[in-house]
Amino acid sequence: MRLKEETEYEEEKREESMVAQKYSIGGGFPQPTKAVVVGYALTSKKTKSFLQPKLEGLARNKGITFVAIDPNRPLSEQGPFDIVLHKLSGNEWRQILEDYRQTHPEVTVLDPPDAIQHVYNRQFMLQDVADLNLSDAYGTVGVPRQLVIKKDASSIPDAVNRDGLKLPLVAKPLVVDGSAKSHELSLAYDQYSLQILEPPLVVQEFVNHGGVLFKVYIVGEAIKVVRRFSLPDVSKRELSTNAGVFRFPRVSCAAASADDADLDPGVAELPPRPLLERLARELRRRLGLRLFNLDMIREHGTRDRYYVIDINYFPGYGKMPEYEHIFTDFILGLVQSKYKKRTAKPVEEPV
Ligand SMILES: O=P(O)(O)O[C@@H]1[C@@H](OP(=O)(O)O)[C@H](OP(=O)(O)O)[C@H](O)[C@H](OP(=O)(O)O)[C@H]1OP(=O)(O)O
Ligand SMILES: Nc1ncnc2c1ncn2[C@@H]1O[C@H](COP(=O)(O)OP(=O)(O)O)[C@@H](O)[C@H]1O
Ligand SMILES: [Mg+2]
Ligand SMILES: [Mg+2]
Repeated sequence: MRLKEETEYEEEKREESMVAQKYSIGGGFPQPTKAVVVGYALTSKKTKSFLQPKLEGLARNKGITFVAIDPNRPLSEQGPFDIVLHKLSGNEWRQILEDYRQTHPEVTVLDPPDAIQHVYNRQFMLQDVADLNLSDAYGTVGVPRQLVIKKDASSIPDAVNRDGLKLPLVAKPLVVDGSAKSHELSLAYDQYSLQILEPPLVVQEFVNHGGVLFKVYIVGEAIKVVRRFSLPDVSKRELSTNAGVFRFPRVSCAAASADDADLDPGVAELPPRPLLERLARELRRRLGLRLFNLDMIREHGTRDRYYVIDINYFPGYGKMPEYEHIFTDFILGLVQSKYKKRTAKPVEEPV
């Protein structure tokens, strides 16, 4: 509220300085004087890969502490938390989080359980990318054509013929549930061999991309992109001389970084930054998520035709360069914007 004799500019400056006192704004991001408490509910594998000493150390210096959440105890009895980070499976846990969000609106729960659930199903995962239909001077971003097979595997050949899907095809389990099985991929040179697979699954056109994919990590407004080795191209000759289905367990996780590899420049070139920024901004909004990554490929032989083939919630950030700086800045940014909202001037209702 403006004090007597104070101009709007002076009022703004005074409010900024109040925020600065609480968070002692120095260079870069504000340093909280009061500790920011981040509760985390993660698997032990995730805790190990995410909560590395370099993250905890930097966080401590910036006034952020990470506290483990016990999912078997009432959430309200733990904390208090400023932020809750989570990636645990199960309907029961989802309900606990939803209830907690209702009763503790002051806590930022990253991210909303319903929004996460949406990307755990490959039928819906890429829908927002398709709807976005992104096309500008920097390129186009689409998704490979796919069909969903819920029950009967014997219906696959007819469904593939009816929809005119082009060979080769990849089949992926419909639901991503964190299990190794949900990452088992099958590459088929003909539609008939897919009948040996167990639905529910999606059958997707395989897009040649020079054997390299781009992992686009998103943390709030920050974006980092790295190269990873991927499945090699399938040539026309290979397609005509081969038949059958090849299974690949956990292709993407097993894949090594391709950042230092000696690659054909046309394959190695990263997607243009403005295109990634627009894509990330739109998807953040449409998906309602702040922590995710995209697997993106560029059709081999083109300069600007991109496809998103996978979206992962709270991926392996430990593999993202400088993640400790990006993540701690993100947390401080969240706290600061929450504080600013709380101290924002109430809008006067017209009489
Ligand atoms: O295990 P990591 O650290 O490689 O992370 C996995 C991700 O790898 P990425 O960061 O994209 O290389 C991985 O990404 P991909 O699906 O392999 O592209 C998944 O996000 C996986 O989670 P979930 O098994 O689907 O629940 C992630 O597994 P969790 O760590 O969440 O169990
Ligand atoms: N449509 C596709 N075209 C080309 N390669 C693909 C396609 N879909 C998946 N792949 C390859 O298979 C890997 C695993 O598929 P992905 O959809 O990312 O599943 P996961 O969730 O298990 O990582 C990708 O990283 C990529 O190497
Ligand atoms: Mg993937
Ligand atoms: Mg995935």
